[in-house]
Amino acid sequence: MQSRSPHVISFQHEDTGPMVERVRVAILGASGYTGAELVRLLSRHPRVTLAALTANRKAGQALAQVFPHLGGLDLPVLSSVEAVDWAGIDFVFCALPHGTTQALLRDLLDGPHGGRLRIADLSADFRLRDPEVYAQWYGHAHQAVDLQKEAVYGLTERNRTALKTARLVAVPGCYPTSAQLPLSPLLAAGLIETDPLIIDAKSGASGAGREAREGSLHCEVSEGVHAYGIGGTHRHTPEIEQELSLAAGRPVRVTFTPHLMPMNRGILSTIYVRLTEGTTVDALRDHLAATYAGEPFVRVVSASEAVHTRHVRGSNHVLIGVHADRSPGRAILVCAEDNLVKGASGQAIQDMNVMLGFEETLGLGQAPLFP
Ligand SMILES: NC(=O)C1=CN([C@@H]2O[C@H](COP(=O)(O)OP(=O)(O)OC[C@H]3O[C@@H](n4cnc5c(N)ncnc54)[C@H](OP(=O)(O)O)[C@@H]3O)[C@@H](O)[C@H]2O)C=CC1
Ligand SMILES: CC(=O)N[C@@H](CCC(=O)OP(=O)(O)O)C(=O)O
Repeated sequence: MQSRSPHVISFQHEDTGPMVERVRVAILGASGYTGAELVRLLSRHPRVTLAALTANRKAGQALAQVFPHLGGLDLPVLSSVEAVDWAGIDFVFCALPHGTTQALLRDLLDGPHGGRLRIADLSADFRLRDPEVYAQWYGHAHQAVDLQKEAVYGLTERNRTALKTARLVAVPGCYPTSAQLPLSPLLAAGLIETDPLIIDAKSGASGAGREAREGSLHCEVSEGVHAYGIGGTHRHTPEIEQELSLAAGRPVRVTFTPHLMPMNRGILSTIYVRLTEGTTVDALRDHLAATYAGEPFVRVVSASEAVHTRHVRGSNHVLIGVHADRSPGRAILVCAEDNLVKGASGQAIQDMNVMLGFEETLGLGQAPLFP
């Protein structure tokens, strides 16, 4: 167990008694945006103890020094990954930059504690199932091909059964989550054509992480919008195509264009589809509503309700709207999520809850933050 930071205010979890067994969790990359979001959400999780938090350059600091908004929590001091006492850890959230994760998790799972640990990885390292496709998009050979094949893709609503027994879960990318939740059920049911599928997605700047980069500067992001990764060059394109092809049962190609928006959080994906012969827009909405009827986090709204990033901000909720186009045979789907919650840390916790047999909504009960 790591030492605890000074000047903390301890608090009692509200909804659990002292006899409830807790899993001891390590968050690798706790000084990043998704790591901080994991801490914020897990600090209210009744079945979790935050036993280790890691950082790279910020190792040795208290998390409150790095993120003052988390200053009221009793937390371990940030350590290096190498300093974690794995004997005291049951579950790992890995929120490290993609590329840095695969060798680290391979060595961890091959090591003395590997048989016991279960892992949710938020990076892109284990999402692509084919090592050749991975090498093509990420520019190097995968360093843990066996684990890449073993990893379960963690879009919770679609892969619950496999998640229950998974040792390693690849938490989906933020844009791919907002594309798949509306599209996968419609493709699986044959209600829309596999071509064209046009995904016009807009993200807040926190999607780029906390590391200082020229493109994340205030002057570069504020008061303007730009498209990037145009023409299928964004690395989320193969992830989206891989999963939509599985849903459709045949190869799917998408036109996916991300945009950087002058906002901190949120993704809005506007998706243009063509209906299959004999399908109506109402049938699309009815099918999505039926698919997600029992889901705690996905809500299909009526045509008159706005789908707005503000209505999901800070929560694990996803909103989906279904609209008719003025051209017959076409429809427009709109999907809003918080990129740091359902697009990353919230979905990772939802996956952990399923993996460990907990109530799926534990730690994720927050209503969205508005305005
Ligand atoms: N931001 C988002 O919306 C989403 C992010 N993701 C993915 O989640 C992962 C984390 O993203 P995010 O939180 O945004 O990233 P950040 O850049 O905000 O944080 C990265 C974290 O990793 C640590 N770190 C960096 N390099 C190393 C290293 N070589 N060894 C050990 N630790 C290191 C950093 O420590 P220090 O601060 O000390 O340098 C920091 O804690 C990434 O793979 C990202 O692609 C997934 C979905 C959405
Ligand atoms: C706004 C922004 O820069 N978004 C990131 C994607 C978010 C993310 O972190 O995705 P991964 O989990 O796949 O790394 C990007 O376009 O690369």
